[in-house]
Amino acid sequence: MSDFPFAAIGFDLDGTLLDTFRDLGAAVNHALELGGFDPVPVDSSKDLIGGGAKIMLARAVDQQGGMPEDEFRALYKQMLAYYAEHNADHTRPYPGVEPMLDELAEMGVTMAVVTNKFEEFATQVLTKLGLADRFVAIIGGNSLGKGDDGRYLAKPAPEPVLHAQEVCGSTRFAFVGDSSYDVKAARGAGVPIVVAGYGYCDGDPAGLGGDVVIDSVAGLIPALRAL
Ligand SMILES: O=C(O)COP(=O)(O)O
Ligand SMILES: [Mg+2]
Repeated sequence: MSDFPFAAIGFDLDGTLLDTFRDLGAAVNHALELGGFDPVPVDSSKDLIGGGAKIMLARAVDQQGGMPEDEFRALYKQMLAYYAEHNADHTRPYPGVEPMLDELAEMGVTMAVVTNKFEEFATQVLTKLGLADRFVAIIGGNSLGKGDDGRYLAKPAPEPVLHAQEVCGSTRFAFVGDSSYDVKAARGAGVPIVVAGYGYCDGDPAGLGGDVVIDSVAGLIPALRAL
């Protein structure tokens, strides 16, 4: 019997387990180019990640004056089509992710992914990287459908985190994520939240309101033990 304090862990994907910005940035730039906009410098695309692909493109388009809704929708479709073909060209797990997942698995910890990426993309990327089998569930931004307001039940809403906890079957559950969306979702679900300060944090990692900030993947298990 392991003395580890958690029986289940939920993970955000982009900026927490996987370094995805190059492929996401390329998809945004593909769409921007088709729409006649300037590309975003690839490094700055990190600042657009967190709310899912649609918000990412909307932020980039708005920075250049915006565009009518129907044209935006067409461009967004083009971005998704591009990303479907190129979602793991440059995407890789952060250093230390695989040993960390191994160690948790050896302790009998159940793991799930809760991302604002569409479920099919998250599953594809994790499958291509040989990591999909590690998780009992891969919950995407569209997995729970839309709420009464017509929006997807995605982070910062707590439902996907609560759903992950339910699938994992344990109340000894903690969440790990890199953005304010993750912190809000975890807080709403009433679960502890570790902030991956090495990811695409939308603000000072220490100011996001998590329980603890880690600056590398290697810091996660010790941080969880100390919670
Ligand atoms: O694709 C995004 O913008 C966010 O994805 P994440 O929830 O895995 O960070
Ligand atoms: Mg993230």
